[in-house]
Amino acid sequence: MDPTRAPDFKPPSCNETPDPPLAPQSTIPKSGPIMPYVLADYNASIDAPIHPRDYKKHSKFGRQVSTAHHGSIPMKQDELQPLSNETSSEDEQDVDVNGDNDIGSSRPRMPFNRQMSALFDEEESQHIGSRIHKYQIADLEEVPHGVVRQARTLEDYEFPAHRLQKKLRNPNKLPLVIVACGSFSPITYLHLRMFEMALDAISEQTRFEVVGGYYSPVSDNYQKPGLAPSHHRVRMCELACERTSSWLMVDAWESLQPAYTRTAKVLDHFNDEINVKRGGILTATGAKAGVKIMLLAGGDLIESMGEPNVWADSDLHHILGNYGCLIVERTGSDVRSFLLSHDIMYEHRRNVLVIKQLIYNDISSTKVRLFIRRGMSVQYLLPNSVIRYIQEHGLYVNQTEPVKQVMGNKE
Ligand SMILES: Nc1ncnc2c1ncn2[C@@H]1O[C@H](COP(=O)(O)OP(=O)(O)OP(=O)(O)O)[C@@H](O)[C@H]1O
Ligand SMILES: O=C(O)c1ccc[n+]([C@@H]2O[C@H](COP(=O)([O-])O)[C@@H](O)[C@H]2O)c1
Repeated sequence: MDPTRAPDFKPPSCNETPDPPLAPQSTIPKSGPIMPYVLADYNASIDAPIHPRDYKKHSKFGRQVSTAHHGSIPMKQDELQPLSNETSSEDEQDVDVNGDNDIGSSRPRMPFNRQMSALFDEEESQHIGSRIHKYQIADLEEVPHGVVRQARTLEDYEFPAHRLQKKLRNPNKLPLVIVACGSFSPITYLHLRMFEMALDAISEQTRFEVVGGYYSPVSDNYQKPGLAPSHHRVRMCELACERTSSWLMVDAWESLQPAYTRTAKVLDHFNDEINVKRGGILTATGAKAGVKIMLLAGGDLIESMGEPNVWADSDLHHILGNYGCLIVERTGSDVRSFLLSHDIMYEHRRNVLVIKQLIYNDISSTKVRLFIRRGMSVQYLLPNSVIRYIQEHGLYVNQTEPVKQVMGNKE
């Protein structure tokens, strides 16, 4: 169920530094807390949006007013990082046929395969097959564009940055990358919704601009029932991202590690790739800014931080203090009370943003696996491309899982 089951697992001790050691704090950009959430901590100068007039005073980015939406993710070809990975067809690069970049507009941007857009003239691209409007996200599942593939070995590994925003759009905001760690066995619409909920919460409530989002599926060394081989889980995440989203990516680095990797080290890896190797992202002035990296997790994962001998205290300080956490509430779980009662969480509470699910979604991978074993439909619980992949590879069909695991309610 968790790393404590690994044969070489040693419970974290308060006096010992876990191995491998964490990245030095000096390599992690100090972008401040996600928000002063507790009323008593409220300090307008920390959270208040900076007026463009005063911007120069507050930032090294200089003064430039952007008209872009605060939470927008770029889809214009020239704003995307070059494809660094192997792709599954000759011409895979998505183009923005809409020609706008505003994720918050009523017309979501639609990345299409260049090949496909060449097939449609301007009029045709308004209505594909006169049934699906070009702005409908559902199109992505139907368009036979390629899917960016992650390497299957560490030697061939390259950090995926093809959808990582190259430049900060709003000079009044600070750049933020969201990372979700988990099994994703298989990825479901809930896992996809988590990012959209986070995007909305960050855009509405904070001074950050989301410049990228990543899934980091855990490696096969994570001893959890129902875990499909990591290359399949990575591939399913890739299909889900490329076919249903215009901004999400999958990073295989964690899944390719020869041993279980603690989440604090996974966040260090993202910091290393984005801030140390790439120097952050460009701002309006042409200077680079450090990107805040935050862990996106459900209430159950956060509550596991309160269980003895699972997470090392030093890792929790590192994750919550140097990075930060976005917590999606689960049905019935009281994340705020947990935050209040957990000493380390409380200490770093200003770096933790609790995201309320306004439309409850409780799709569970465990139950999806059970349905597959029983030959039941999983349609509309996960993307069609993922369902097809599971069928093609016969995943989960012949598995057994302890009854307790399947019936277990995380709430
Ligand atoms: N119902 C939910 N509400 C909020 N977050 C969730 C929910 N289900 C899973 N998550 C979060 O999604 C991330 C990935 O979790 P995971 O892959 O374990 O999904 P799962 O559906 O819970 O899987 P499993 O059933 O195999 O335990 C974790 O951060 C987890 O907390
Ligand atoms: O870093 C740790 O000490 C640690 C302890 C327990 C769990 N985690 C991570 O939390 C995630 C749990 O995922 P899941 O699918 O079991 O909900 C997974 O990515 C684990 O690596 C991490």
